[in-house]
Amino acid sequence: MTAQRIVVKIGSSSLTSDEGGLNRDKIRFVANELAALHASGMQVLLVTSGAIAAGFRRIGYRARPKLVHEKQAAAAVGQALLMEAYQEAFAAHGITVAQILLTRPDFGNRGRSQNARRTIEELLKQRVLPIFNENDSVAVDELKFSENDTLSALVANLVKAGGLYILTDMDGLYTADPRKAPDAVKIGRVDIISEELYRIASGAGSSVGTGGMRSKIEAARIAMQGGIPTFVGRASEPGDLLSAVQGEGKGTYFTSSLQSLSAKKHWIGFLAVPQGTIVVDAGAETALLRGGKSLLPAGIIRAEGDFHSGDVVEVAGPEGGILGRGVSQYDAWQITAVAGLGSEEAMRRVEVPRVEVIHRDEWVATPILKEAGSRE
Ligand SMILES: Nc1ncnc2c1ncn2[C@@H]1O[C@H](COP(=O)(O)OP(=O)(O)O)[C@@H](O)[C@H]1O
Ligand SMILES: N[C@@H](CCC(=O)OP(=O)(O)O)C(=O)O
Repeated sequence: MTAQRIVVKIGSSSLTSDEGGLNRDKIRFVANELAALHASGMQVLLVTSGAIAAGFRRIGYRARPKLVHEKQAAAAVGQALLMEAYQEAFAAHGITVAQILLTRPDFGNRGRSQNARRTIEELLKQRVLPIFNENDSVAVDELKFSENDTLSALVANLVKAGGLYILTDMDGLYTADPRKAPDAVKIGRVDIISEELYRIASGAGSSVGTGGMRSKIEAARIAMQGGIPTFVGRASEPGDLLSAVQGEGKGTYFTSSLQSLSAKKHWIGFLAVPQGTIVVDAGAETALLRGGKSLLPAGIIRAEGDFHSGDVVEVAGPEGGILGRGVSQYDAWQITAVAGLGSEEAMRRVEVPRVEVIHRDEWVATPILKEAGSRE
């Protein structure tokens, strides 16, 4: 999966030690790997973790802090240390780097995300290498990514990258966490993100990592649905990242399943922050996922949250699984008033421009499917 524009994500576990503090050799290694691709003419964007892990010792905490304000303070110190280390490591290759700190709502706001995209395009035009992290010191807890896997998938979608490379301390996804199950088998390729995949992937393996394989699968899912193939694996020897880009990496390849979505559907499906949830019955679930239909009041069980007409909402099935996202044409209270009713009756009860609660042109399905991926 050789592409001209790629996003590489590197996790805390690959940059720092369990005791905290940056490992400069590891930073130099990452810079060398990325510089080689940059020199070949590729556009390389880096999403890096490590601010909290880099900062907590310097600030005086003995272990990675758990309280929000302590994490935010550690990140404020660590982010500066992180960028200083990258700046030095990339300068050795004559590469200028830029820092871009984002929060989840930045992706949901069309103006802000378009602005960020324009800035990124200009940096790439000038051959600057953009380095992203979550803006940990200001991010509101409930909206935080916490791990950077999801952030990397959203950045990849934002810039329409040709590939996403999530580098970690494990050489791919296994049938179980190899730290706990030594006879686990590596999965070389995944075509469909299944419920089973989520089951075999557990949380972080080290005390500095946060998301574990679960958040990497979620990131791969977001990227795949944006049409972006994703690699999850390890780069520990010189040339490993190049091998990964050439399709021969030490890791798991997630193929892309979707054709490129329109800009509007892309925003609905991956960038907008949902303002609530509409829970639908089994009939509506089938109509949305397999029938290519719009969502009508008859199939709705209830609305959750205080959203308004024009907001993006998640749609959940009767058992709670998220089916996708769409733009609601109704306020939440209007849905409450018409849930389960036939279309004519619904139109009598509330004043809405058209009966569809979510029109199929403003709907993006993102279900977790039941089929399993292929094994190596
Ligand atoms: N099924 C699995 N296959 C491989 N690794 C797994 C699996 N389940 C959990 N893990 C754990 O996920 C860890 C990587 O995630 P994490 O610690 O969050 O790293 P990072 O800081 O790179 O994001 C591995 O060290 C491993 O212990
Ligand atoms: N934004 C945070 C990321 C937290 C984190 O550990 O993420 P990850 O290593 O991707 O699981 C930081 O820089 O510390």
